[in-house]
Amino acid sequence: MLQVKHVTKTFRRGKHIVNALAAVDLTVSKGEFLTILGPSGCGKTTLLHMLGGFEFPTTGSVEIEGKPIAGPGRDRGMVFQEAMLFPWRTARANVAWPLEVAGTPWRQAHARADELLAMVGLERFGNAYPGELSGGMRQRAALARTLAMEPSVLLMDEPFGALDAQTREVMQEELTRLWQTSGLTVVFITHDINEAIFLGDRVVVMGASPGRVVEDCVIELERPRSSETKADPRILAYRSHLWEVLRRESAKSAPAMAGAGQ
Ligand SMILES: Nc1ncnc2c1ncn2[C@@H]1O[C@H](COP(=O)(O)OP(=O)(O)OP(=O)(O)O)[C@@H](O)[C@H]1O
Repeated sequence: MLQVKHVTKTFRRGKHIVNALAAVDLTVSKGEFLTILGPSGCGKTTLLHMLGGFEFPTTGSVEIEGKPIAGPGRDRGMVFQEAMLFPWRTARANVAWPLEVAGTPWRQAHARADELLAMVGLERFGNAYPGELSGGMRQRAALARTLAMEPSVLLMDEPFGALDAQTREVMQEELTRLWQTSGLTVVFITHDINEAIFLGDRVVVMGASPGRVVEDCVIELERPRSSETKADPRILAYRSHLWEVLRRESAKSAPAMAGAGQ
């Protein structure tokens, strides 16, 4: 579904050249849930932005279904750490917005928005404004808005990073449920090892300076996964392995990851 082939990325910052990515190779299969871990600054967001079509490789190529990604497209939806909803629109109107922009008649767009809000557990909050919703609810609404475009790929950049631990757990379980019934391909960035293992079919670890893939670990936990999965003893083994890789990579780069995931 997605192919990253020998991708490098350099940025110019004043007189300096920043080597953000070095020869990254990555394949994501159709319907796969891939999670990406890595120390701060290793290029995770840069890579995700390339998949989204917001950044382009300096060398190498990024492809979707065999075609080079030339820019953003409706086939790829992005979800960020902050929900970024329009504060002056209700939850329903926020979710309906991309449909309205695409020319869907108002009544139809709002009816579809209600279906999507129900899908993310917000059926009773269609008339609420973002300021009246909790962080978790706002993130659900943002997810519903992205799903309104019927993407085949969901690109998620630490979408639960700003949520409290309990809400985060609920969101993880709901996302796996939603993903399982949707056939979506998901690329999900996180700093949380447990989250990466619980959600992912595969966990890719990136190393820094410059960014590259240093580990590609298949997570052989059965689906569907639920809160009970989180007590599976195999998670401990994955966790200690990935933690070791991350510790090694973090030591080579910024101290920002120190203590993360403990
Ligand atoms: N537009 C830009 N101009 C200059 N440098 C950039 C730009 N975007 C990213 N960088 C640099 O590229 C490197 C990778 O950044 P990126 O945001 O992709 O890392 P990250 O792994 O997502 O970090 P974090 O986990 O902290 O979000 C960093 O050194 C960053 O400063």
